[in-house]
Amino acid sequence: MLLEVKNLYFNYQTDKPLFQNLNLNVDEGQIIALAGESGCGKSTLLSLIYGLMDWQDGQIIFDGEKLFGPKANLVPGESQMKFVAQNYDLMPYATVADNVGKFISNINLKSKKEKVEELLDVVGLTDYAKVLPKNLSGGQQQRVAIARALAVLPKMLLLDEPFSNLDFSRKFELRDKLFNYVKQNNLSLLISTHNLEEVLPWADKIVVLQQGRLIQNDSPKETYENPYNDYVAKLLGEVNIFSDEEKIQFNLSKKHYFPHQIKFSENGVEATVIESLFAGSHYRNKLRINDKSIVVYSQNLLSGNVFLEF
Ligand SMILES: Nc1ncnc2c1ncn2[C@@H]1O[C@H](COP(=O)(O)OP(=O)(O)OP(=O)(O)O)[C@@H](O)[C@H]1O
Repeated sequence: MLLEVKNLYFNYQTDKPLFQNLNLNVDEGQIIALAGESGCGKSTLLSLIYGLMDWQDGQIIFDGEKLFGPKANLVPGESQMKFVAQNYDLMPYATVADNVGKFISNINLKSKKEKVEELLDVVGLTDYAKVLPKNLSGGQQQRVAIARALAVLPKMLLLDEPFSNLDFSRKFELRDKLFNYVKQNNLSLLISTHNLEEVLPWADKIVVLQQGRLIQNDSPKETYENPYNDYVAKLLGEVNIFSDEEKIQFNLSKKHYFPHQIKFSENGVEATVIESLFAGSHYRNKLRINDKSIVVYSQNLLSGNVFLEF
């Protein structure tokens, strides 16, 4: 076990604890997605693990050693851990390449240069090596900070919403390269996100926080097949949620159906097509069954009435 968070208790305000008895384990080489909506406590948990704030009770154990937070550490942050927070904390008067190389030793300058080049490729910034951070977009600065954190091959990397400022095409490229780099180098990664679709293919475990409470800790497949509640289901993308009465009415085996999980059949439940819109890889259809509105994906444009199988 590389990281153990045991019975963690933390509050910003004395009357309202954010975390009570929070437990979390991360194994060596594991990628853990820390998911939840804005304000659930993701950034706070990462900051506590990195040692930027003191907690009131419980233990954080990293690599077999108990951590004590800033009250015991002169320089916050563990040397074997790197944290990329939402403020990227770059050196403003140093180039992108110098920022990325900040933590790499100068003993072998040739290997340092090669490492910086490799990391700039991982984050797609090869052409920006000589640029100053102030001339970069928010998303580009975020990528410099990620490359800098990877430079020293920490045992554990903490990333706070690392894709939040990236456009769609960049996101795909960076995700692929970043997760491959992490796996190849056997790093442990705790990555926060409010959109699980972004990390699902790579995560070993998904840990969901709701108002500071850890409500689910399962594999991506298990989480997708059995979301603990509506909140978890919604973090996984567009979803149809059925009440207990609707479950009985439509003879359903579960409460949550993602749009692609509802199939068309000759003799299922009858539904009326309200709209059918081209969405690239599929058509996104809004259908109505009695008073219930649902979303179902199809390969063809739909109209009139259809029959559904759940
Ligand atoms: N310095 C602070 N003082 C008091 N309350 C705070 C402070 N920082 C955060 N909080 C509160 O703690 C809760 C958790 O905040 P946190 O930033 O950890 O959430 P988050 O899940 O990371 O959200 P986001 O995705 O928006 O960054 C929120 O209710 C927030 O208002």
